[in-house]
Amino acid sequence: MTEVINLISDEEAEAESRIATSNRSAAPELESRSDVAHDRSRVGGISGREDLRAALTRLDAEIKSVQEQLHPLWQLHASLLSERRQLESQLSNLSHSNISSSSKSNDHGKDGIIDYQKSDQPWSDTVQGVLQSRFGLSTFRLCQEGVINAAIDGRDIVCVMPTGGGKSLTYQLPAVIGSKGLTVVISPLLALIWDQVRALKELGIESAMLIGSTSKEEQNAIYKRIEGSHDGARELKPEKIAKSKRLKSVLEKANAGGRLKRFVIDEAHCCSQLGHDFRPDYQRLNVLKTLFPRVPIQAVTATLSSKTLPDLLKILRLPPICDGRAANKTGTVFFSAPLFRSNLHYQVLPKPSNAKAAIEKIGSWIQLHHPGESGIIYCFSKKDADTVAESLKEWSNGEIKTGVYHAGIEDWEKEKIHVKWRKGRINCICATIAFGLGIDKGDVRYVIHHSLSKSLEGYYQETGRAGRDGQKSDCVLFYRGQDASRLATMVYSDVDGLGKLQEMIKFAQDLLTCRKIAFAKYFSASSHLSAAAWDHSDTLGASGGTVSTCGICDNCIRDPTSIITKDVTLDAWKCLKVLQNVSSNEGRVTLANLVELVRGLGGGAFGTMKQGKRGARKSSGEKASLDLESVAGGKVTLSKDDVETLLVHLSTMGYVSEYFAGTAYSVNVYVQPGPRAIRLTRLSAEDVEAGLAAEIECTFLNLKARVVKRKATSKKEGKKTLVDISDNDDKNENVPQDEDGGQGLNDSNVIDDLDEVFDDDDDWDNEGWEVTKGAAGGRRPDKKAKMK
Ligand SMILES: Nc1ncnc2c1ncn2[C@@H]1O[C@H](COP(=O)(O)OP(=O)(O)OP(=O)(O)O)[C@@H](O)[C@H]1O
Repeated sequence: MTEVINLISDEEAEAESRIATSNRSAAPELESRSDVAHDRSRVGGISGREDLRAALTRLDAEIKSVQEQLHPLWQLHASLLSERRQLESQLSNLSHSNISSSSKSNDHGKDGIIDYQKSDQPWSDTVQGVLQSRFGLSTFRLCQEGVINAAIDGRDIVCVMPTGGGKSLTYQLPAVIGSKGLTVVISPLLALIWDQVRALKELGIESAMLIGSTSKEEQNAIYKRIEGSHDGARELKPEKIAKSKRLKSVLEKANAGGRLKRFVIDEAHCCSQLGHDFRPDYQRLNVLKTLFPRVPIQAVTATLSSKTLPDLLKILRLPPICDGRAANKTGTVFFSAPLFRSNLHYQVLPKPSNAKAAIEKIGSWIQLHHPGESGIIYCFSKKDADTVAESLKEWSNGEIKTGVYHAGIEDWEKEKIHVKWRKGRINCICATIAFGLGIDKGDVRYVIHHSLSKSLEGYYQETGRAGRDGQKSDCVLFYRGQDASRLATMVYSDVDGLGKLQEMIKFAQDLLTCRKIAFAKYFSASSHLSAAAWDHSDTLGASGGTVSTCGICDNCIRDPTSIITKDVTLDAWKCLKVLQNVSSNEGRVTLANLVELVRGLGGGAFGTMKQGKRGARKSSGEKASLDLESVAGGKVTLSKDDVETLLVHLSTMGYVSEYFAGTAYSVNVYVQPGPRAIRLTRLSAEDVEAGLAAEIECTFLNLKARVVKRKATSKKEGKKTLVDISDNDDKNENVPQDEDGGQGLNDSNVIDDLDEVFDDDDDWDNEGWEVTKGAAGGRRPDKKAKMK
C-alpha cells in the first residue's frame, strides 16, 4: 500500500513540477501545491482506513479546485489561439494585396466583380517588373496575366492552357513576388519535376524536390527548410502529400507560421477518372482543402473537358467556377486559352518503304527547311532511334548532329545528351516517347515522327514540344501504312488502344481535313473538349460547335490538283472477294500479301493453315492458289501504292479488319474481311457495276499533277473557314470519302510512285514532298466542311 501511494506521489509530483514550471509566474495560486506535497508526505505515516479516506477526500477536493482554476485558463488559451489565427489570416491577406508600392487596392469592382485579365491591378507594375527582371520576358502570353493576377489575389484557380503555352510562369511568378512563402507544386512525373527544379534554379528561385528516391538526409534538410522561414517552391509527387505524416506536420507548421502560399496541381486532369490520364494518387489531394482550407489551390492542365471539370472541382474540394474576366469573390477562378497553337504547322508526308530512302527523305527535309536548327525525331523503338540517329549522321556527313534518347540510355548519358542539346552541340534528338515530358527547349523548330504515335493524344502532346518560344515550327509525320501494322502489334491486346491507333491512322491518311479540325473532332469525341476550345478561350463549350480551319496545315494549303478522289467501289469489291476467298480456304495474308494477290502478282499463292491438336490454327507450310479471274473477275489495276492506300482506307471503314497471331518471338498482323465486308461481297460484279452497292471513294495523291513549290504557302496563311463539327455523323452518312474521316494517302504507295516519278530528278526528294505544302490553288472548302 505504501508503495502504491508513493508511486502516485511520484507521478503527481512530476506532473506538479511541470505545471509549476509552466505557470510559475502566471498563477500564484498554484504555488500552494508545495504545501500539498508536504501533506502528502505526511499521509505515508497514517495507517488507519478512515484517515486514508479522509486524505483521499481532501485530495479530490483539491483536484477539483485546481480544475476549476484551470478551466478559465484553458478558455483563455483557446480564445488566444483563435485570435492568433485571425491575425495570421489578416497578415497573409495584407501581404498578398500590398505587394505593390501603389496605394491602390483591389476592391473587386463596384459590384464585387473583377476582371483579372486587366493590367490595372494594384500589383500590376510590380508583376511587369518581375516578368522582365527575373524571367527575362517582355510580354504575357494567352491568359497568363489573368492567372497570375488571380493567384496574387489569393484565389483558387483552374487554368487550361495548351502544351507549351506557358503554364509554369503562372505559378512561378506569384511564388517570387510579394511576401516570402512556400509554393508547393504537385507533379505526376519525375521528368516534369526535374525540369521544373532545373528551370527554377536557372532563374535563381530557391526550389527543392521531394520524390520517392529522395534520401532521408535530403528529406530532413528539406523539411527543415520548409519549417524555417525559406520561401520558394517545392516539387512533390501527389502520394507524398497524402502518405507522409512528417510532411503533413511540416506543412501545418509552415501554414501556422503564415508561410504556406499556395498549392499548384500540375497536370490536374490526372485527378479525374473521366479524363484520359487518371492517376489514383491524385484523388488523395482532397486532403489539401481539408487540412489547409485557407491555402489557395491552382490546378493547371492542357486538357480538361466539360466532363472532367466538375470531377476535378469535387476531388480538390474547390468552389464552383467563375470566369476570370468577371470573377465573383468566392468562386474558383477559371481561365482557358485556345488549344490550337497557330505557330505549329502540321503536315503528313509519305514515307518510303525502303529504310534508306526514308532516311534520305527525312534528312533532305531537315536540310532544306531547318539546317542546323533544333529538332526531335520520334521513332517507333529504341532500335529505330539508334538506327535513325546513326543513318542521318552518316547521310549528312555529320552535318545533322544527332543524339539518341530512350529508356535504354544510362541516366548519366541522358543528362549529357540533354545538356549538349540545350547548348546546341546536338541539333537533332532521335528518341522514343521517353523523351518529351519535362523537356522544355524553346527553339525546337521541328518535331518529326519517323513512325506514327499510338494515339492522337500522344501525337498532340509530342508535337507540342515544338515552337515553345512561339516561333513558327513544323510538325511532320512521315507515314506509311506498314508502320500502322507494326504499331498495331504493340497494342493488339488492348481494344481501347487499337481504337485510338485507328484514329491516328485516319489522321495520317487524311488528305482533306484541316489538321486543327481533325484534332478538334477527335478531342471533342474522346474527351468532350469543346470544339470552340481550339479557337477561343472556351474549353467549356459555351461558344458552340464550330471551329475555324487553321489555314496553315498541309491540307489547308494543298493544291487541289495534287490529289484525286476516285470511285473505287469495284476495286474494293475485288479486294474483298479475294480476301473472302483466302479466308474460306483457311489462308492467311498480311496487308502486303493481299496487295500482291489482288494485283495478280506473287503467282496468286497464299499460305494456309491447319487445325492443331488443341484446335489452334497453325501454318501448314502449304500454299493455296487463287484464280483471280473466277474469284474477282480479274485483277485490280491500281498501282501498288494505291492498292495499299485503298486497303488501309477499307480497314478504317470496317470492310477489312486485322487480326494478330503470335509466335514465341513476335506478333504478326494479318487481314481478314471486316464486319462491313458483306455489304459488298454479297453482290455480284454486275450488281456493283450497275451501281447497286454503296459507293466507296478514296483520295490518292495525283502523281500526274506537277509539284507546286511551297512559295504559295504564305499567301494561304490566315485564310480560314468555319467548320461545324458538332453534327457530322448524319451529314457524312452519304459522303463515302468522309465516312472514315479521311482517305487515301498511303505513304508507302505514294512513296513508291513518287520514287518512280522523280527518279531522274535531282531535286525529287525536296520538290516531290512539297506536294503537300505548295498548293497555289488552295483547299477545297466544300469537301472539308463535310469531313468528320
Ligand atoms: N510570356 C512568355 N513569353 C515568352 N516565352 C514564354 C512566356 N511564357 C512562357 N514562355 C516559354 O514557353 C515555354 C513553355 O512554357 P511552359 O513549360 O510553362 O509550358 P507548359 O504550358 O507548362 O507546357 P507543358 O504542358 O508542355 O508542360 C518555356 O520555354 C517558357 O520559357
